[in-house]
Amino acid sequence: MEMEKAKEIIVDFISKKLEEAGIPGAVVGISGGIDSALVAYLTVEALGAENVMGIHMPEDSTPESEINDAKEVAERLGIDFKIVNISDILATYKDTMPDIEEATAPVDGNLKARVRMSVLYYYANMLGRVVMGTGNKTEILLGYFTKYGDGGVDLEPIGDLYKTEVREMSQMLGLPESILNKAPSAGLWEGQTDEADLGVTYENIDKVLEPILAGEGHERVSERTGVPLEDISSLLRRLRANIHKRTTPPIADLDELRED
Ligand SMILES: Nc1ncnc2c1ncn2[C@@H]1O[C@H](COP(=O)(O)OP(=O)(O)OC[C@H]2O[C@@H]([n+]3cccc(C(=O)O)c3)[C@H](O)[C@@H]2O)[C@@H](O)[C@H]1O
Ligand SMILES: Nc1ncnc2c1ncn2[C@@H]1O[C@H](COP(=O)(O)OP(=O)(O)OP(=O)(O)O)[C@@H](O)[C@H]1O
Ligand SMILES: [Mg+2]
Repeated sequence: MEMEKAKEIIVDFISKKLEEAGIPGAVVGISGGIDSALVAYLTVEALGAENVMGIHMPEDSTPESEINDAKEVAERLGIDFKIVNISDILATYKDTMPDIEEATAPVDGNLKARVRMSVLYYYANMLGRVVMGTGNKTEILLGYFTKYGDGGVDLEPIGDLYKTEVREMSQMLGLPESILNKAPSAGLWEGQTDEADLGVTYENIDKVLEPILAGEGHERVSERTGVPLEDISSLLRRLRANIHKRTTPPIADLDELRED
């Protein structure tokens, strides 16, 4: 993909969508990871630094290195930056809900993502701004995000870039080395990495998703790319199981009861 051109299209998309909405500014959750760093860069280019706010939302257990990486993005871009520690909010949720069992890490993890979404919308409401999404094409296709958590956003500017292309564009823009080189992680529990969760590397995922969506047979894709057939099958299971995350909630249709 011609990355300079792709960048121009995305920057233009952000400016146009906000202009159409009559909204001048945006808030971005900046985690210290590459997707949100790239979105922050592109949003600043589209709207100007004075119209972008970065919000980092660590827990007590978040490594200092993540906070520093998030801060560095904001400093380099010259944007307003807030840190909102969500540990007490999470604890209050859990103390308040009756009859909750010992939840698994993914259940608590999804709550974290939804609390972060609520904080971003609080600032967006207060400031009259939109919430920028940071989902990439690979995550969106596989449903590897929390529904109404990090998936609860107003625009998805990098939603047509595969994860490997996110890296390419981020390198082109000169994002901080520590961000370029770290393993992608949702950061929902200690030691979590995307590639361990998904069971396949992003390089392999991105090699197979496009030809499969274009209709090439699974076996042929597997032979051509060297990605094992069982990995392809597991990705397709994810893709199918998560279609509900890419559509609006279905509405029960009562048309037959209405008179003309
Ligand atoms: N067929 C269907 N039609 C309509 N709705 C359906 C449904 N199946 C499930 N649902 C609903 O969806 C819920 C499950 O979806 P959801 O709550 O999203 O939860 P789920 O997909 O189980 O988990 C989210 C996944 O995304 C990963 N994640 C989360 C956040 C950030 C990142 C990251 O990369 O940064 C990654 C996380 O590690 C986990 O693997 C169900 O509880 C149910 O409410
Ligand atoms: N600690 C955090 N503070 C602020 N926002 C966060 C935090 N954790 C997650 N988010 C938001 O949720 C989004 C989804 O997380 P995700 O891990 O997919 O992206 P990333 O961290 O930017 O990049 P990577 O996937 O490489 O880790 C982030 O891009 C960010 O907008
Ligand atoms: Mg991350």
